Amino acid sequence: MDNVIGLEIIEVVEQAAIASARLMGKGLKDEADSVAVEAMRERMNKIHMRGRIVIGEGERDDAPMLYIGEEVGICTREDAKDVCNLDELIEIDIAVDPCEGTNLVAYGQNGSMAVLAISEKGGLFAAPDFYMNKLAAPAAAKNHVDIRKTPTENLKIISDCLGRSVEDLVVVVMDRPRHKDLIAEIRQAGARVRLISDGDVSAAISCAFSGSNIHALMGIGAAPEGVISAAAMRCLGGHFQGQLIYDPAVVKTGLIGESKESNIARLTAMGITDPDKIYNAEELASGETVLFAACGITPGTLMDGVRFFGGGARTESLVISSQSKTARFVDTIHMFDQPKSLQLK
Ligand SMILES: O=C(COP(=O)(O)O)[C@@H](O)[C@H](O)[C@H](O)[C@H](O)COP(=O)(O)O
Ligand SMILES: [Mn+2]
Ligand SMILES: [Mn+2]
Repeated sequence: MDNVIGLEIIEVVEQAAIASARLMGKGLKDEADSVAVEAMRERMNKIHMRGRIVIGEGERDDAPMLYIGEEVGICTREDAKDVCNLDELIEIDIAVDPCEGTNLVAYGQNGSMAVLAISEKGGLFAAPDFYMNKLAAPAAAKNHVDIRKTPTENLKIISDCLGRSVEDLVVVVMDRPRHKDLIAEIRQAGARVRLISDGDVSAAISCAFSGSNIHALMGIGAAPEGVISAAAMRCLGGHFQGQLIYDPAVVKTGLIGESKESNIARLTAMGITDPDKIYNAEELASGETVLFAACGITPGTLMDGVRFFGGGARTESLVISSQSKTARFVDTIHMFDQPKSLQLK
C-alpha cells in the first residue's frame, strides 16, 4: 500500500487541513467542511491510483461530502488505460472525513483534523451513517477490556493493565445527554472524565499513545468515524470495539431515522444481518494492509493545528502504516509565495 500511495497521502490531508483552517473561527461550519472536501478531492485525483470512496460521511446532516462510491485517482479517469497500467494497480478503498470536527473549526476550538484511512478493496467496513457505541483503550488493555462489560469493570481492567489507579485514569466521553448515566458511572468508579463537544476520532487514537493522558474513549459517536478510528487502532495495536446503534431512543435524536424497525430493515438491505454484532478493530479494518493519515486543523492532543505565516503555513500530520509498521509525525512547511523567512523549529 505504501508503495502504491507513497507520501502523496500526506499531502491529501495537509491540503484539506490548510483549506479548512483558513475558515477557523468564522462560525461557518458547512463552508469549513466544503473547502476541506474540495481540497481533498482535488489532491486525491492527482494520485496515480484506482481509489473508491467507501465512507464519505456527511449524509446525516446534508454536509458537503465525497460521495460513497465516488472513484478517485488518475487511474479511474476515462483515459486511465492510456496513462496507467490497470493490470498492475490494485483497487483501493478509502474512508474519508475531510473535516472531522466541523464545529471545532467553525468555533476555533481544539481537536479538529482532516483524516482518511485506506485499504485494498473490501478492507474497510462500509459503515452505514448510523451511530456506534465505542470503546477504545491502550494496547496494554487490548482484549482484556470488553464493551460488553460495565464501564466500572473496564476501568478496573485498564487500571490493572497500566499499573495505575482508577483515579489516575482519564476517560473521554462526548458531551451528550445520552451519556448522562455513563458519565455518572465513570465518576463513581473514581476515574476522571474529559468531556468533548466533538471529535471522537482523535480521542480514540490518543488512547494508543501514552503521554496523551487519555486512557479510554467510551460512549456513542458516529459509525463512519468508528471505522476510521479502528483503522488507526488496528495499526497501532490499541483496543477498539464498536457496536452499531440503530435505536433512535438510545441516542435521543431523529438523525438515524424514525424507528428502530425501519433502521433494522435498512441495515438488512445493506447486508448487515446481525445489527447487534460487536466489531473489533481487525473486523472494521480487515484489509491485509491499512494506511491512516490525519493532519491537524486546529491544535489537538495528537497534532498541532495549521499555523499560517507570511507566504506559507506549517502543518503537523500523523501517518500510520500496517505495512511498514510505522507511526510518523510529519512536520511540513508549505511555501505558497516566497516567504520572507522559514523558521527552523
Ligand atoms: O464530533 C464529530 C463530528 O464529526 P463531523 O461531522 O465530521 O464534524 C464526530 O467525531 C462524532 O463521532 C460524531 O459525528 C457525533 O457523535 C455524531 O453527532 P452527534 O449526533 O452530535 O453526537
Ligand atoms: Mn467527523
Ligand atoms: Mn466531517
